[in-house]
Amino acid sequence: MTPLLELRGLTRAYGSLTAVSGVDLSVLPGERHALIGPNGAGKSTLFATVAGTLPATAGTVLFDGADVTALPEAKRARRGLLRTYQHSSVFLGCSVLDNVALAVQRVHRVAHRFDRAARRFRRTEAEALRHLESVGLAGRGADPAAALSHGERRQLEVAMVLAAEPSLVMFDEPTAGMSAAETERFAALVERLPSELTLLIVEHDLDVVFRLADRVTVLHLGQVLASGTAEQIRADDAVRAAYLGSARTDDLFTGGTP
Ligand SMILES: Nc1ncnc2c1ncn2[C@@H]1O[C@H](COP(=O)(O)OP(=O)(O)OP(=O)(O)O)[C@@H](O)[C@H]1O
Repeated sequence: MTPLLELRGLTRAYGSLTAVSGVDLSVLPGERHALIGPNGAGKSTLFATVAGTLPATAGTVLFDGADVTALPEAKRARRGLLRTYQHSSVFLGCSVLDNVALAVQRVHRVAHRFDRAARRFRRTEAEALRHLESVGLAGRGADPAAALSHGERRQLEVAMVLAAEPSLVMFDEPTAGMSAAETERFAALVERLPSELTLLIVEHDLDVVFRLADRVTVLHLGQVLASGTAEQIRADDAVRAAYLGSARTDDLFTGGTP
């Protein structure tokens, strides 16, 4: 199967510091791929370089068979490669439904151009509602986005991303700052996403990683230390060693169970 995303020798330096160095990585269509590694490993830098938020210093990003290395983030997004941000991109002054409707409109600006205004409005609203339903916020459409809890805002962001009809969604630490209950709800939501949607997730919560990911890539000092299934990664001595020094080292790979 041809990978949807392929990185070849991807490198990103900040001056004399090479934060990401020669990374090769493939993500197949429909795969749920997690990117983990100790603090400072280069996850955020790699993530931003793949999304086009940061330009690469060297190497290639291939998306859906095309070289997108030179494309800015917005152009990659138009091709179906979308990222989320750790800091919410929700318009707090708008209703929950309007936030998703705006995201729908952005995509269908061209497709719905010749519709009458009323029909366009109905179609946009129906689509926005469908996305809200798929993230478990169907009943909250009329509420102001500001009334949502932190976890619900992240659910709303997913609806907004789905509205853009992506083929690859990159989640940047999606459960950061969430309570245990919010994390559980979010993980269940990700599990329910359409199976053809490809996901690349940077995540610190390894319980979430091992629950959601088909494959896990471990970064260490800007390079790929290991890549494989959750079981392979859990059993990898080099990966354990890379996490040494972390206070949670023992429970990192056991899901917290003794
Ligand atoms: N804007 C920047 N300018 C200079 N150095 C940077 C910049 N951003 C990150 N770095 C450095 O690049 C390296 C990789 O950082 P990065 O944030 O990508 O790692 P990370 O794995 O995401 O870490 P964390 O899990 O702590 O967020 C670190 O040494 C960091 O100090």
